[in-house]
Amino acid sequence: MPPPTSDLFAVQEINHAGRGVVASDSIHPDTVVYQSTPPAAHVVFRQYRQEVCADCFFYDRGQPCHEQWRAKQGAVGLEAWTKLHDFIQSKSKSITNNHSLPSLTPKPDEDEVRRTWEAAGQTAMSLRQSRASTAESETILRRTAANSAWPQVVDPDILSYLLSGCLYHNKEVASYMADVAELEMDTMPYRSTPDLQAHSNSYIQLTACAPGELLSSVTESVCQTLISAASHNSFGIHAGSTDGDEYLGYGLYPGASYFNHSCRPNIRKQRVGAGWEFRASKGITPGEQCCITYLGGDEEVCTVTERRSRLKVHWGFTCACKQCVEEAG
Ligand SMILES: C[S@@+](CC[C@H](N)C(=O)[O-])C[C@H]1O[C@@H](n2cnc3c(N)ncnc32)[C@H](O)[C@@H]1O
Repeated sequence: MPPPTSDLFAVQEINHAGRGVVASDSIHPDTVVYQSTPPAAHVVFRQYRQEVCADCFFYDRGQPCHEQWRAKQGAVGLEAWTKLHDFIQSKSKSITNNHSLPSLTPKPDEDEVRRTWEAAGQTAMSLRQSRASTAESETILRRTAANSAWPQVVDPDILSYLLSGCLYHNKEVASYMADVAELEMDTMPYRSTPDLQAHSNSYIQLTACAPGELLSSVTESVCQTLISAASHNSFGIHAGSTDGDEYLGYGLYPGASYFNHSCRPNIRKQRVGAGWEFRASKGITPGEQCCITYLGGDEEVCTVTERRSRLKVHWGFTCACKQCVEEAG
């Protein structure tokens, strides 16, 4: 799925904002402009997994879509999730919850990121070699766990996000290349040194516990792309249909990722099941950019300085929307 196209819009280059969605026709208020497919990669955080449907993300629904979910995973997917589950259970004393931890250390620099991934790549390579020489992955896991080089900290949420993306790559490599790999990447996506380590450790751990058939998709390149793409493109999965409700996880929706931010948005997004619906919140004229808000409604009460500062801190860009340009002068 390359950038989406429609009779209503085209994806085009926008001044100071990369690519964006531009109306090619008049769009009336409340028109559905775009409906996304389910995410290419996602995670429902571990503490919500019992209450949130893995297939449609409905909160408090238990497991009614379980059979649909199983059918979509296929044999390799089911084996991979079972192995990951067993691995996490066996490491229950080492579990951390990275997404809710405050960043107490500064962002790592390029050199630290490069060195950390190089070391992870070497560990993963020796794991692959051991796996090729013995079919007993349990033996390998025990042996590597006993080795001090084995990363002890386990982050189930990062592991789940990466595994879902590796499974997508394995099942639909052409789509992965056309959609996930084409997204805007954040080359420095790590909030802190522990965050960097949690991600590179997860890659090593997946290399150790994924089924053999999946190993061609559990690569450094696939994992790094999934991590870099999530930073600038993922959408929060909330308990209700909008951003205000409880934060349950996040997902990468490549087709939906071309909507830029505006502090005066003309599109509102709403989660419908596992996908998103984008509707015009006002009339849009041909040539006008279709934008959502990344500030969840706070753009209505914040000053231009506050808005720009929040977007810079959380998203890493200086807002170039019409409203900010007009207000900032
Ligand atoms: C979800 S992506 C949107 C699509 C992106 N423009 C692209 O080319 O793939 C978010 C990124 O778009 C850019 N962006 C979105 N809204 C913007 C704005 N109002 N001003 C400047 N850059 C913006 C930023 O680089 C941001 O990290």
